[in-house]
Amino acid sequence: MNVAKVIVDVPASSINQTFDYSIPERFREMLKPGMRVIVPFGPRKIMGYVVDRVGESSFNNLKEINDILDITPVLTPELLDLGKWLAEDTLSLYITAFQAMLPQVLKANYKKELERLSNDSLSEELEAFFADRDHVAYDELENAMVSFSQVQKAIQNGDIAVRYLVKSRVTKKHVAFVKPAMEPHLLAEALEDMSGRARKQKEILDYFIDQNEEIELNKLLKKFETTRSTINALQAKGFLVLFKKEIYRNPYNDDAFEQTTALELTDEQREAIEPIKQHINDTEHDVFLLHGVTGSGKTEIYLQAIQDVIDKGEEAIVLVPEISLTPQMVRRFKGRFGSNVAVLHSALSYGEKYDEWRRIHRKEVQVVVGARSAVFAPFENIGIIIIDEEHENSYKQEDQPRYHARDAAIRRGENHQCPVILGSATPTLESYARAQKDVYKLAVLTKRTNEKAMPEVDIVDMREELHSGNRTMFSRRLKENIEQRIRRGEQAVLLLNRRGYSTFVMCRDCGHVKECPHCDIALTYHKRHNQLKCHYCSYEEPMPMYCPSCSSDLIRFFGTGTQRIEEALSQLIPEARVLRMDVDTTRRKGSHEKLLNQFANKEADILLGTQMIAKGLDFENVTLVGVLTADSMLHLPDFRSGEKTFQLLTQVSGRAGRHELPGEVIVQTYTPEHYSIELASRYEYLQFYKQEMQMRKKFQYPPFVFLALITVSHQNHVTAVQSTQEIVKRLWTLLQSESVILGPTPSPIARVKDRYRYQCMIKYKHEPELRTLINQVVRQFDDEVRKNDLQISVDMQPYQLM
Ligand SMILES: Nc1ncnc2c1ncn2[C@@H]1O[C@H](COP(=O)(O)OP(=O)(O)OP(=O)(O)O)[C@@H](O)[C@H]1O
Ligand SMILES: [Zn+2]
Ligand SMILES: [Zn+2]
Repeated sequence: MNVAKVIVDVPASSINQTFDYSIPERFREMLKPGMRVIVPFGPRKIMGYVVDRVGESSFNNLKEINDILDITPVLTPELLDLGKWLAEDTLSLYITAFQAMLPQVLKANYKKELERLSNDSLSEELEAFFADRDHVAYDELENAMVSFSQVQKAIQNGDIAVRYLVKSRVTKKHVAFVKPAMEPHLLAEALEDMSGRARKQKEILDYFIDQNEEIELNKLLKKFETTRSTINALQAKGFLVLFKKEIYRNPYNDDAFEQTTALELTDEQREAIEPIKQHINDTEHDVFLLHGVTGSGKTEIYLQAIQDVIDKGEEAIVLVPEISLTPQMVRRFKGRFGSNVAVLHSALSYGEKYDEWRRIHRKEVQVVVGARSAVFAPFENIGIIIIDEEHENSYKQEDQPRYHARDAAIRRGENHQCPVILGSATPTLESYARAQKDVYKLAVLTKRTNEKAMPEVDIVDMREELHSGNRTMFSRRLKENIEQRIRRGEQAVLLLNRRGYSTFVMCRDCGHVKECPHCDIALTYHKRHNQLKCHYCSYEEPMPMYCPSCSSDLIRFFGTGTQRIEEALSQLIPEARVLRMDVDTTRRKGSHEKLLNQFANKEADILLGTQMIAKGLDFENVTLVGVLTADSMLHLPDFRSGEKTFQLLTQVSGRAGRHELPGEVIVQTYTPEHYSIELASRYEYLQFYKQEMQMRKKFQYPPFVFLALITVSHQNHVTAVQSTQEIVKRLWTLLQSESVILGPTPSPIARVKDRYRYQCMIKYKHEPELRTLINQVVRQFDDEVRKNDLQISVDMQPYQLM
């Protein structure tokens, strides 16, 4: 078994296969599938994953593996298998699938160097560039006077070469410690022999005679107000040893969480959890859809099911949307399971994430709570996988590999024969339809645990407000209610639904809208720097004084940002203390938590924010929820916009009146008659499901059909259109007659970063060979992709239709 099959780190479809390498003698014993290795590949050295060991290869003259990067495999056999499946299912490259399963720091990063091979004199520019050095970092080329063609020519002549240096980014944190080098009684003897002048040294020896154990160097220095040279002297005499110890960066202080115990379940909860416990006990797989209204105690069900899994000696994965991975959520899991929980989310530094991942890898924890990619936690005895708020779009990854965490979770649930729980107050139509067909088991919680009614929802028609002369963003009803809450010392949450609603700049004279010169999208106004920014390519320019089209000075920004609302609010209700929570105020680590704490401590009357406040928040004193613009995303070119509106309104309404005080919700809208808004205001999920299903059936959208989206982009408009046309033409000849191919059409955002984007959408019911066929068609463009910078992306489960 001296041949390794390796997936190399070259993200190109022509390289998407294993390569054989021979395993040199010195690695034969330790090398296992799932380890990262360094291998020669063409002229360079790159990182790769060993996926298998075999006896022989059908190729001669195999190259040898250069190095091994891991002592234990980073990918378990199950994850290797999952990665292969994931890549094939999503039409992604194997390498990107494996990379997606691991923390960032394990991805090797490459440095390039130019190496001088020849002593013959080079061109003047190159001589100046090398300046008597043999190696020069490739990056230096950028600022050098050498042209790339010169470099290329020198490479062709064999005068210089490009070298790839592989450097793994692993950064373990090491801290210096000190410990005694001998038994206390020997130290005591040494102490007696020591000269009286070495006072500090004597004190320290005295300390170690008492405390015969290691201590962090810094703590020791502080304790004795001394410097490192004292310790060095003691080490030189052989009394003490200095050593380095690896420590974990724990982003959470586990002692700070108040411990909780299991609550007595309500009848509904007991009925819902029973079959789940049964499956855990029997080591049996099934998918459960837990449909429970907000505040019905879904989380308590998760916690008690996980307790069973822990008692059985197995492990649990809990996925929550990034946006709701709030300190409150973490507290609930750490509160129950303490340091047995690892947390993975994007606000952690790379180092912290790596440390949490290693606690999982070493089986030091049994529970992981994390965002999407936590579904790949390297556990080997999984007893349950939970996806909270299963309807959230953030479970779908929007770049390669374009996977949905739900699919990966179910696949792992099958592998480990354990239950998978999908929880939501507003399940996706796809999941609910599966539960109706008994593909998933349905568990229902209809009541809040405190038996309190859901808060009353009031719909305010903003057109009427306008007609009666109110031009502000706040209806009279909302304003009165806010004022009343402030008087009573209660609190309010205000949601600005920002999706599809940005602050664009328009000329009031001629209607000209400022767009990004590289992307077909309106620029967004940022007040702080008085700049216009593109949210797709980061292009920026100052806010113009005059319209670039007609020179009018009536150029103004439109739309509504949280900043503007905050200003308007303080004019309207000057006594209100407002906390604003959006991407701008929560970018810094810990700021999210700080804002929530301030609100919990009643340092503000109003929490104003975007979607991120709609999830998971639970404040006793919140009795009013206001939705400023309920319909702003109803008109997006997306067949799910009605569903998303329903979900958001239901979620945000669930924030009010969760405790003793009754709650109220005010929803402002320009389309009060829309069924998504109307049914959400009455909490009629089932009715909404039925009505929306009719629409989907009529227009043939999921769950009645499956979709696949192919997007093609190129700098040249004609190339983009023609390539898409070509793809569509070939697909028509290959697919079944009931399948439909829509397009080519320009993507909803037709140009991004100076590339024109075209797309085609496949709607199908049954295409068992679809992935192979699409692959076949796309591969015919490999040459164009490589030489001509054509880009083709395939999404087998599109959510973002932009
Ligand atoms: N059996 C129970 N007895 C008493 N209180 C309970 C019980 N189960 C849950 N609770 C409490 O009820 C409240 C709501 O529960 P929880 O947050 O778990 O609901 P949820 O369905 O997850 O809500 P959401 O979907 O809104 O996040 C919490 O304060 C929780 O501690
Ligand atoms: Zn103008
Ligand atoms: Zn742009």
